Amino acid sequence: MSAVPVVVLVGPMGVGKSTVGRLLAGRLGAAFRDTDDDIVAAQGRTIAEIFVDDGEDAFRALEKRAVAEAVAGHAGVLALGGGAVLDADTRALLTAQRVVYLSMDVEEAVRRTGLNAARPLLAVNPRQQWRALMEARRHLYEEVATAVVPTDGRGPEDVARAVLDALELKEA
Ligand SMILES: Nc1ncnc2c1ncn2[C@@H]1O[C@H](COP(=O)(O)OP(=O)(O)O)[C@@H](O)[C@H]1O
Ligand SMILES: O=C(O)C1=C[C@@H](OP(=O)(O)O)[C@@H](O)[C@H](O)C1
Ligand SMILES: [Mg+2]
Repeated sequence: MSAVPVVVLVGPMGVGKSTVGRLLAGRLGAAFRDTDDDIVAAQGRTIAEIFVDDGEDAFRALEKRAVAEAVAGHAGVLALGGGAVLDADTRALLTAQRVVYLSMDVEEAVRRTGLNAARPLLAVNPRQQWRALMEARRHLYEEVATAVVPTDGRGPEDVARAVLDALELKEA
């Protein structure tokens, strides 16, 4: 049986897609799914291990499949990895979905991801890397978004509430 997500969360690394997604699902009485978790479970390896062992392109191919499966089969809240929108087919899939772009500025990004080795793309010089990633991706997040929710200076509970408000969704 097919189902579509109640909401799909996109946005840069560390903006809170996974954290807020879990909270949102709790508030909606819906299931939560995260495509990074799906990839890790299927591969039996961490994201960082996949990047190191096989390279980014291999990770993106796994991610593309994981997103397509989740968008087609998950009825709850879905968090994507920050780079999922790089793929044009994925963006096309998202046009039919309710998508929220969680945004933040660079200082907030560095505070949240800092020296977190779990995100290989920000392991070295995180401020500069984050700026470069956003130059390449900001327009892609904006392209797929039904709504944009800024997260600067807001805790995860506040952000979850703002997402519900932006989509005019009611708590369970
Ligand atoms: N609104 C927020 N305010 C402060 N810290 C946050 C917020 N949302 C998430 N975090 C923290 O930032 C880090 C990254 O969150 P995560 O949910 O993994 O982001 P993403 O899935 O977008 O990469 C975690 O340490 C998390 O606890
Ligand atoms: O932005 C990216 O390219 C990535 C974001 C990560 O997910 P989060 O956005 O959940 O951190 C993860 O998929 C991988 O490290 C690559
Ligand atoms: Mg995440």
